[in-house]
Amino acid sequence: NQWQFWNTQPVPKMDDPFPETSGPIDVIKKPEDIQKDPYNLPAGFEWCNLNLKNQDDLDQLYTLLVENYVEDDDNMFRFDYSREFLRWALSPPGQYEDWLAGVRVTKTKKLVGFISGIPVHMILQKKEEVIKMTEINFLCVNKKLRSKRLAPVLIKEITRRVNIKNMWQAVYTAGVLIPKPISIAQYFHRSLNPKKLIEINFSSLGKNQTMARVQKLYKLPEETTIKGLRPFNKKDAPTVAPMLNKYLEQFDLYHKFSVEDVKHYFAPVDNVIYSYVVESEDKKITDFFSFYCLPSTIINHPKHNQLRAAYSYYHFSTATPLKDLIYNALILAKKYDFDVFNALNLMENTQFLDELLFSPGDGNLHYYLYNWRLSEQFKPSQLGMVLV
Ligand SMILES: COc1cccc(CC(=N)NC(=O)c2cccnc2OC2CCNCC2)c1
Repeated sequence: NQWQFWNTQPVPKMDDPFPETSGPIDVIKKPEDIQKDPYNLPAGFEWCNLNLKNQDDLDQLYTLLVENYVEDDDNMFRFDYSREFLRWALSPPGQYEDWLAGVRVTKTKKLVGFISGIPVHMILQKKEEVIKMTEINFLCVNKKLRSKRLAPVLIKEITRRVNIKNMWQAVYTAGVLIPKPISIAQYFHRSLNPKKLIEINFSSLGKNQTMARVQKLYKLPEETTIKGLRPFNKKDAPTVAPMLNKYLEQFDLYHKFSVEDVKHYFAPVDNVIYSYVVESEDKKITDFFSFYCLPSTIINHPKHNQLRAAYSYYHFSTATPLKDLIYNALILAKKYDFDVFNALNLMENTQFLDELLFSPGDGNLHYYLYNWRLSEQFKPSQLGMVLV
């Protein structure tokens, strides 16, 4: 089974005890100890670095993912990350051009495998020092090439490329359970278009519920209700960055945002990222929220082929209650024609899930650290990091 591979990696075993203090698992190494050449691929395959400024590379990555990336447990939906979204998510400040690692068929140059890393400055357990590490995402192998053991090679190769940059830890999430989650978050959905969600079997009608009743239950106002609410723009970054970092300090795992990070991650992009601030009378920013756009292909449905889903991203609140901020996020998501608004039970999100009519999803999102043994298991409420 695939834990054979994970037993060779610097990650805790499932039943390992917790140490007094957190720290690296592997022996401390230096970049010069790391092999210079890429790991071997099976015959007929070759490595490539994707450049998402190149339309052809972007098209190939989009196609690989839309056909082969993560599906829900019942194989009814598959993530459909847009090209614009991928460019946004994978070109943050400080990105390395060899951290977008692709595998091509040598003969046809067809992209059949991919894994990405982006640089993050992590704060763990309220410690002073920032740990520079990589956030790993989009591990994908073409469905026809599964069990060729390509995923372990992709993981070892991205690790090598990260180690060469003198970084030794990684953060990643997965729906699947592998050794060893630092925390297990639950996901929740808030219906925005209940009729469509029922038609596509994303949701179901309760026994004594009618469609009319359900549509009334989830109805939202046409306009937002918070005075001073307006879209975020890049000029707000120098103010928002310190306020967001201040908010995140309460959590035991989070990425410390630079002003440049805030400009990149939160500058609104249609159908990618939506960000809003609340500005008081005297032009002070008091609150912030954001959500990202991640549609899913509806696999083999006669009437609908795409589920438009919004996902809660980062927020902070110093004057407006969090539930009012997210209530307005719901109003805006509905206004932008999203069908559902998703959130995890991390950060302080449990404060709004019930009141805003979120229902639990049927799965979990596991959070992982690579080459870092924590002194404790985190509750989801200790997590301050949202991955796309
Ligand atoms: C509705 O379409 C889906 C298509 C594929 C998988 C899933 C279930 C699932 N695995 N959902 C999540 O992982 C999830 C649920 C709520 C919030 N964020 C999430 O994942 C994010 C963060 C991790 N990378 C994927 C997107 C649903």
